[in-house]
Amino acid sequence: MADLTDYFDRTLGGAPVMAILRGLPPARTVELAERAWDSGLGAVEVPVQDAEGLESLHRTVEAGRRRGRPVGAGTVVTADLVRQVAAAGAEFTVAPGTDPRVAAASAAAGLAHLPGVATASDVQQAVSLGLTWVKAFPASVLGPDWFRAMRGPFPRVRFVATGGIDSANAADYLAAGASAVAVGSALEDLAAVDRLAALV
Ligand SMILES: O=C[C@H](O)COP(=O)(O)O
Repeated sequence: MADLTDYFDRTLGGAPVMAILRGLPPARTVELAERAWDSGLGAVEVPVQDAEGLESLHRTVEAGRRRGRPVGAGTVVTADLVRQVAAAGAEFTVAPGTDPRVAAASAAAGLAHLPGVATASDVQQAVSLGLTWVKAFPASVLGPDWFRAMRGPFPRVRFVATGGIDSANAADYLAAGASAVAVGSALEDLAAVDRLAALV
């Protein structure tokens, strides 16, 4: 099985902004993914909450392959969904919470996994599952001080601040200790993509 321990170090470590392309028609998803890649953003996540999301994932994976860029699947909440997104060519999975079954299914499918966390207990569980990178969600509710506080007990955990992040507040979260930010709805403003790319 592939060694996935440093997957997010490689994809987000040097370019700490991930684009989340949620709930968009497939053609628009690919268009925004291309824009994110053109701007140098580190990773693209396509949530798969419905059939259209899976189709968007398929199409974005194809576009990513043409450019040698990896694509991940978001809102992966069951082991069955892990298998579907692995078949679609996703390289990593993202979940809103920490679920050992989804983590294990991702590892079995050879996919890196980013579990959602919002409490110290969640982080501790992710660490015990052998995961180093986690999605701190919803970041704008947790606030930058949450990230500062978590650095004490979890100095080796890498947090991706997600939820309510935009070009105006992203730098605050990185300064507070987030290792990367993930941006969804704010990407609809194309000028924001360029401002976020300046953080890369
Ligand atoms: O999974 C997280 C969200 O889709 C991203 O939230 P956002 O749209 O507030 O950036």
